[in-house]
Amino acid sequence: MAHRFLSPTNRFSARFAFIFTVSLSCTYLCYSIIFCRSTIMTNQGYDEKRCPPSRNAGGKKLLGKLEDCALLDARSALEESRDRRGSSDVRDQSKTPASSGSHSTELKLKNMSVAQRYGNKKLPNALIVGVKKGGTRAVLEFIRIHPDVRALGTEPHFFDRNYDRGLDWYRGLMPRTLDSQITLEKTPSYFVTREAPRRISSMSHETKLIIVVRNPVTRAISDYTQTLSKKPDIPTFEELAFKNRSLGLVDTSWNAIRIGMYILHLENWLQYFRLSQMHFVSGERLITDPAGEMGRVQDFLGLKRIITDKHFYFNRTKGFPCLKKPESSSQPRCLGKSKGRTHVQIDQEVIEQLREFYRPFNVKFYETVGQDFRWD
Ligand SMILES: Nc1ncnc2c1ncn2[C@@H]1O[C@H](COP(=O)(O)OS(=O)(=O)O)[C@@H](OP(=O)(O)O)[C@H]1O
Repeated sequence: MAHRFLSPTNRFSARFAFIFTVSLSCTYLCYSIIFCRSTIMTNQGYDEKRCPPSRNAGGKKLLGKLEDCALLDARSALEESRDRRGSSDVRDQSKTPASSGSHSTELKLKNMSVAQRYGNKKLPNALIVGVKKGGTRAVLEFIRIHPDVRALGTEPHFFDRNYDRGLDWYRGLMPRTLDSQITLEKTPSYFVTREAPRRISSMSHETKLIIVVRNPVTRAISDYTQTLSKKPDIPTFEELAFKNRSLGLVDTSWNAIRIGMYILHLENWLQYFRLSQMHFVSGERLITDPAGEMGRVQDFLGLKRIITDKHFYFNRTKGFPCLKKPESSSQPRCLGKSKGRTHVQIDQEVIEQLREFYRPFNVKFYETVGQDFRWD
């Protein structure tokens, strides 16, 4: 109606203004779509490059984090060292003796940054394969202060849960190392995984294996204590450990019991590896004499003995040996709260029954490895 009252000139102007507005809006819309899409695509490409999507997203708490992807590349050596210091849960520095080992710490930091710049990601030459609750974290944290060792901080579970991801994925998780350095990871469940020895030997026949063993009865209680802390409603230790307690019938299908039958698992490993490729760390001596045990670990790995008693102090609050603070930090380095916790109280009679049960397995184990761990 309105345009009937407009002059032809005005009508032309109004039409022109309308067409101009519409084309301007269209141009803006197209520009927004193209720009926005390219931004999203760029980000996706970048993320994919940095971090392949996890197949087990959500399922594997550790793999879902940093080490799941190649971000390890970007994680600086210094940050890694800071992370480890941050895992310390003991702050009573008054009981920490004067710092030592500063030379090796400096050397370590220097080697780490050189490795970060010039090193390559390599498949591990050594693995801490077990046993669960044996003291594997302590061995890893202690050995990684050696300047010629680079270790993956988390458990990749490659040879048990993630084997189908392939060796390239596995290699991608590793820290960069120089040719002279050893690459190491620890996953305690490998020791009881049937396929693990075959898979590891097919990666390399020369892989060095470290096995931290501990009195199987104490190990089982430690294992149970850990499970109970996560699932408070599980049956009692006694209920799970026996099929029939009065008959002394132990339930060997319970993992906490089965893991401690070391000789059975070791026989599987001996089908693929020579005994000389394995080193057994005593979980007990690791606590009473960490420097002695770590001395033997260094010998086994062909490393110069750099980690000595100067690197440790006994932290009375923790009740365990801890690493002395590095010069650059004011924090001592103890393992986290889940390491060295108070065990569930177990009836002495139950402990005796289990000791009896394990004795023949232990004896056979001592004979095979040529060491008496004195668990009986
Ligand atoms: N220095 C030091 N500090 C703290 N804890 C130490 C240390 N050395 C050995 N241990 C013992 O390590 C036990 C935990 O073993 P793992 O690290 O192999 O556990 S896990 O399988 O990785 O969960 C842990 O077991 P629990 O005492 O039962 O908690 C410790 O006894």
